[in-house]
Amino acid sequence: MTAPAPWRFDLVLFDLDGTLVETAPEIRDAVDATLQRLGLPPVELRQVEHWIGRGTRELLAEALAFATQTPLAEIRDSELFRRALGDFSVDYALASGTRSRVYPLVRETLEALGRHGVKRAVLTNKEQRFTLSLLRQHGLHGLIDQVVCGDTLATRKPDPAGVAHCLQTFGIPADRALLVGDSSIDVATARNAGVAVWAVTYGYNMGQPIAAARPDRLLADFQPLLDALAPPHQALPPSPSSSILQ
Ligand SMILES: O=C(O)COP(=O)(O)O
Ligand SMILES: [Mg+2]
Repeated sequence: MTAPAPWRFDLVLFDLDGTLVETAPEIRDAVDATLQRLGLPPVELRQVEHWIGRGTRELLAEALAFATQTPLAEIRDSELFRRALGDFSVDYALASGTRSRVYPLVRETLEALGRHGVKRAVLTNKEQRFTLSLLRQHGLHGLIDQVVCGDTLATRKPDPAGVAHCLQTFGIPADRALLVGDSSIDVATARNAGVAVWAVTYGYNMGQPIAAARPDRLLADFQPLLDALAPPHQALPPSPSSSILQ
């Protein structure tokens, strides 16, 4: 077995939906509640999974376009969309934290990064009010050093401004930062910002295999992150022959 490459990152930026937290079930509940108020038919979980990644405003526009069979551009300008946005902010606030779950090893990895002095950021296209409540609902907010949301800056992913913002906050050069995400938007963001990118294969990528986006590394889960941070041979307790008692 080849030894893991030495850890070389001082900052890890994590995407949120589909990377840290499985959110599609409760987003679907919120979308369906809003559609129902408007007398429109519900959508399927798989459709919602394909719409995640560009922020919930865009997701809602997609859902309305689908439910009314109207072109997306027309929906964005419509009174129906304005009404739906108001309803959705209530429905998503109610659904937040009810049926989402933190993926395996996420909490352990955030804790381990913190112990090693590595800065942890969340870089998501989800709007701030929904992001902060989701992080709090799952007790993750204390494990994150900076949160940059879809409406924090003038632009969102794949624009590199969010990455640049975090690099600047911590005074860390781009070659010491890693972005971990689940979508081609995350890969494009990292490429635009000149940082390394690892991608999880379990998340949402608009229905496409993430390998096609060619991240630097594919992760089935966070174990390789933990291993790279503290290679297994370093994590073993001292053997009797190296014990300080001898
Ligand atoms: O689409 C969203 O709301 C957020 O998606 P992201 O956390 O994967 O950027
Ligand atoms: Mg994502």
